Amino acid sequence: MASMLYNKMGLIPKQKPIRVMIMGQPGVGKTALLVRFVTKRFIGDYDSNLEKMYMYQVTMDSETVNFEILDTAAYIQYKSCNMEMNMRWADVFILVYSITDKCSFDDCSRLKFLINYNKKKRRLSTKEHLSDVPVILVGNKIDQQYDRMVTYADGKKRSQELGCVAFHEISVREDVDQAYEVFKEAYTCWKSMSYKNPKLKRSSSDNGAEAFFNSASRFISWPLVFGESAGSSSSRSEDTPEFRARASTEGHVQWRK
Ligand SMILES: Nc1nc2c(ncn2[C@@H]2O[C@H](COP(=O)(O)OP(=O)(O)OP(=O)(O)O)[C@@H](O)[C@H]2O)c(=O)[nH]1
Repeated sequence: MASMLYNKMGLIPKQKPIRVMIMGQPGVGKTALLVRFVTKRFIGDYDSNLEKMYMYQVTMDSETVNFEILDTAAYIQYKSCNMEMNMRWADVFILVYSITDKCSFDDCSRLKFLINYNKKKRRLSTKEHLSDVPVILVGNKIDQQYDRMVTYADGKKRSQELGCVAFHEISVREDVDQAYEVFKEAYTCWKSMSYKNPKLKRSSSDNGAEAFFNSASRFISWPLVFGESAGSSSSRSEDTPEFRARASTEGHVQWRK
């Protein structure tokens, strides 16, 4: 009843966004994954020197979900002093490696360690457990079977060893649904985490991270807002004309200046 009234007045309460951070070595397909999710398109090449922040609204399980997705530029991951802030900002992490690149696979262990380390302060203050940090391990490029260096079994085993909440093998190039499922999983984890701990609030240190993130992002990235009208997943790209103007299957994505 209250929501109907809100709707009539045009005052729809804003859903709390789910904040997702995508990490992984250069060239594993981080940008390709999120662009696939947002636009359904596979775009060949991207500017890898940009750290990009996306806001995207989508319907999942008949619910409106607001994603805020940070696509970390690999070179910034290793140099940036704000990496710690970015990690504290995120609710869910997607760790990507390429099944054709053993180094990128091994590096996921280091990244998982960093995530745990940076979340530790918050966990100590809120008495949450590290196992509550949802990290999804994703092996990309399974269309390149002949160049495979990491088996499915190895990926699955590593995911369990690292305490990841889920493991996916995907081809961003070949399968749009697989890309979608990764983000759906992120949403499911985030939702069950919120149910388990309904009082889960961002700690003051995380609010600090947010403030820092927002101010820093003005210099390193620009938010792009895309939306999806309620409906089937097949309409996703049709409802994002602004992005479509920027993205093509041949060209680069252009970023707002
Ligand atoms: N064969 C194949 N190539 C892919 C796939 N996903 C991405 N690529 C290619 O891999 C290359 C790197 O993709 P990006 O999305 O730029 O990778 P990234 O991890 O964002 O790289 P950085 O921005 O340097 O960190 C591009 O040439 C993509 O076209 C896939 O599923 N299969």
